[in-house]
Amino acid sequence: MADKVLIYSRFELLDTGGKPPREVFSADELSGIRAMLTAGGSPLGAEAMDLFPKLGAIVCYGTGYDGVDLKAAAARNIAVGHSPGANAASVADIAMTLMLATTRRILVADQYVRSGDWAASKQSPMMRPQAGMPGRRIGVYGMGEIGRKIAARCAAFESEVGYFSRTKYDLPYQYFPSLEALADWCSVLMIAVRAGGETQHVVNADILGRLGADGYVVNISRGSVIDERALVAALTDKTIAGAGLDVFEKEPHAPDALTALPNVVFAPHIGGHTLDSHVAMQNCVLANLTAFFEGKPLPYAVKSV
Ligand SMILES: O=CC(=O)O
Repeated sequence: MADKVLIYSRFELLDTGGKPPREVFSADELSGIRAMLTAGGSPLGAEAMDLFPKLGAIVCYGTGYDGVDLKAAAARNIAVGHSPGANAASVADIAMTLMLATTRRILVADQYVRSGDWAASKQSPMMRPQAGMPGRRIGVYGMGEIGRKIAARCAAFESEVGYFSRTKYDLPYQYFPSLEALADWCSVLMIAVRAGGETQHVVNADILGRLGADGYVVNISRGSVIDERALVAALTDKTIAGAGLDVFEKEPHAPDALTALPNVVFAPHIGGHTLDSHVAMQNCVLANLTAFFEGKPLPYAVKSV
């Protein structure tokens, strides 16, 4: 991968290959490490940080940093960096892909063509006409860079767009003061909120129930935002019509009860997986690492640290 080549050429890179560092490196090697490159969703707590006595920077590949214990990092004066906005367009595109694929039942439709059983599609309850995009009420939960790009894309599809986020912005979309109010109003809920303790399981049975029997939920944020059990129940008993999911509570795994359902479209956390967003994320990583080793503040530091 180009990122590894670039990083190897500029820095001495020790790769854990996804294993716990203690299993791969000697105490001597661990004690020499000054910066760590990680995926923001991977758990990185105080205990893990303490394996690296000289650690001065944690650089997340991607926009998320929910796995990093920011308080523990701050307590040790470890800078935390990420790639803000670098993959926003590609994540927003996956949100749209999942929404369209889910609401138009495209995977089910695809099977009718492949099997040659075209006529049967006319009888299938799964293939009954669905609401189209013009005039559809799309609720965006979270108005960061990804939320804004989703909203703009939905507006271009002639949908009505509403949003809920902690802050009300000067935007041409209807603002709702709570997630409950947004869920009562919309028929498709697009989850684009930053994950963390505050948002754990906020999309629960109550919120799903508010979307109604023609409602859909699309999640491109983190699996932790939805209560996955409540989602399985809502999809099974048809409290909602369907879901599009790029993220799961326990990646890399999606529960069997979820994958057995025909009214869900899945992706294996590939929201940011386009060439352009990889290049943009790599540039942020390299800029952060370069600045750190030059003794400068990280240009893409996580703001709340
Ligand atoms: O999951 C992807 C990211 O955090 O950017």
